[in-house]
Formats: sequence, C-alpha cells, structure tokens
Amino acid sequence: MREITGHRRLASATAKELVLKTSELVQPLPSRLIIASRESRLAMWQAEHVRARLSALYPQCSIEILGMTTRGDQILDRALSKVGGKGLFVKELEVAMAEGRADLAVHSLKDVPMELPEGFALAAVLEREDPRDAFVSNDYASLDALPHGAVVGTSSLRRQSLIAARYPHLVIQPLRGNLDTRLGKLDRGDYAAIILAAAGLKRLGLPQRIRALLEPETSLPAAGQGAMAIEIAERNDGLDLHALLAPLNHEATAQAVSAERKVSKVFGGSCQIPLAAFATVDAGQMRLRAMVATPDGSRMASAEVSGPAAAPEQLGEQVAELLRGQDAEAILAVCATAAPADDQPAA
Ligand SMILES: NCc1[nH]cc(CCC(=O)O)c1CC(=O)O
Repeated sequence: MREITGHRRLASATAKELVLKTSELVQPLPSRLIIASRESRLAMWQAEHVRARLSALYPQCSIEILGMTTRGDQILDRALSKVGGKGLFVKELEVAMAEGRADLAVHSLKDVPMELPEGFALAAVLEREDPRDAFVSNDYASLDALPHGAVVGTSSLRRQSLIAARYPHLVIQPLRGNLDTRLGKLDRGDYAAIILAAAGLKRLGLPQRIRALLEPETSLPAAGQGAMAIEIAERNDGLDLHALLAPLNHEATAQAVSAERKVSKVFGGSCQIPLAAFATVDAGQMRLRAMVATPDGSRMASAEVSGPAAAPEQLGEQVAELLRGQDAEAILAVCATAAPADDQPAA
C-alpha cells in the first residue's frame, strides 16, 4: 500500500491548512486495480484508454483489464428491448464489481441505463469524442446521394426516425453487432450505407470509413453519444474510488451528459421512443437540444433551452417540458403501442 499524496502530518497543520489538505487525496493506494470491460474492440480500446490514464496518474499501481462477454453481446438475433434492454451490456460488469473481481467498469455512456442499480455510481465521465452520427458507405458520399429504395442500415430508432422524416424514399433495415460486424455487413453488400457513431470509428482508427458527418441540426445525437463513463460499486474497504477517479472526470462533458440523460429519464421510464438529446457547454453556459419522434418520423417534437451548465438536470427538465407542450402526447401514445428498440449497444 502506498500513499497517493503524502500529507500525513495533518495533526500539526493549522485549521486553514487542514481545509486545503482534506480536499486533497490522502488515502492508501491499492497495489492493483481491475477494470471490467466488454470484449468488443471498441470496449477494449476504451478500457485500455482508461488503463493508460490511470497508470500515468498512479504509476505505483498495477492496472489490469478483465474482458467479459455480456448477455447483450451473445444475443444478436432479437431486439434487445425484448430481452432486457441496455442493462444487458452492463449487468455482468456490475456483478464482477459486486463480487470483488473488478474495481471499476468502463462503458460507452450511451449504453448505460438512465438509472443504475442500487449500490452503483458513475465516478467519472471522460471528455467527449465527436458526438455526431457518421454516414458510412462504399458507393455513396452522403444520404443526399442515395437513390430511391436504397437500403440504409441502423438499429437505432432515433436514426431510423430522423432518416425516414427527411428521406422517405430510403429503406431502413436493422443492423446489429459490434462495429466490425456492422462494417462487415456493409462491405458484404447488405446495405447501400450504414449510420454509425463517429466516435467509435475514430477511436478504432477508422476515420477514413466516414464519408460524411451528420450535423446535430439534422441528426441530433443520442444522450451520452461519444462519451465514456467509469462506473464503480459502493465498497466497504475504505478505498475512495470517487476521489481516485476524479482527475479523469471532464466537467463540461459531465454536465452536458447529465442534462441529456435527464431528458432521456423523463421520457424513457416506461417506453422506448426515438429520442435525441444533445448539450454543448461554452464558458459555463449550456445549450441543450432535444427531440422525440414517432419511429416513422411522421411526427416530431424538438426543443432547445439555454442556461447555466451548473444546473444540468433543471435544463433537462425544462426541455422535456417544452417537448411535452408540443406533439409529445401523440408521440408518446404511438410509443406505447410500437415495438420497442433503441440505439443498440454492441459496439
Ligand atoms: N449503439 C451502440 C454504441 N454505443 C456506443 C457507440 C459508439 C461510441 C459512442 O457513442 O461513444 C455505439 C456504436 C454506434 O452507435 O454506432
């Protein structure tokens, strides 16, 4: 066990110094920390990114990755929402933490359910990568260039709805699997084009696969898209993982995704609908845009609010309220009967 910082003589410090020093990290550092991760290439890249950053911060500590296959990775033939939804991708990792086989888990925030189970918390949200959707195709340069009847692959209700609204002449087909699987299906000729998160392609060193980036004005991203989060379990061994992981937290990203996830929470409690929520933070001011729609894109409500980034959940509630004031009731009625599905984690 080693010290992270060596302020041990607190007893002799003056009151003023004490205030300063207790806000610093004074705790024994474990000799080993284990990161639980799904085994897809993107998940492993993300876990390795966190591993490297923690190693740089705490060189005395050995940081290891425990790769795991989740139920969500195994079930590729059915809509995830029918077998348990997003939680299927994080559950096994949470069990590993609860059983002491891992200390933290790295996730794509987009895949993390809005409500974590009792005893778990997000300890850090890392600086966001490109939050935009990407148009990927071997034959066409953009959505605009696709001919009548062209097949576009996506299993995200949000992407489906946004495309159907703007391009009613295109055919949308489901597309599941991790990023490599999805790209493989495109290359095999199953689709004229597919839509993927730009962040995943960039992280995997595949930015050249992006033919066009879809701007938030026409393709508002999903809550949390492009951001990674570190989840931890409550523990009783005295180790303060919150403090240990705090240096990895990116304040502006954490605020933005907190507002976005609030919108999702307001609408996502009972049913799954095409929903987008995207916030940007500039000099302490947040701009939050959100959208709900019917899966066929025929009805859509969108709203925008601005305000202090320090009150992200309030902004989330405000924008949800504005959406409710629009066509949201009719949209919610459709969602109550529609077959649920969402941005399918499996990256
Ligand atoms: N839906 C699954 C998922 N979860 C996270 C990413 C990409 C990385 C990210 O958004 O952080 C993807 C792939 C995609 O949407 O194309």
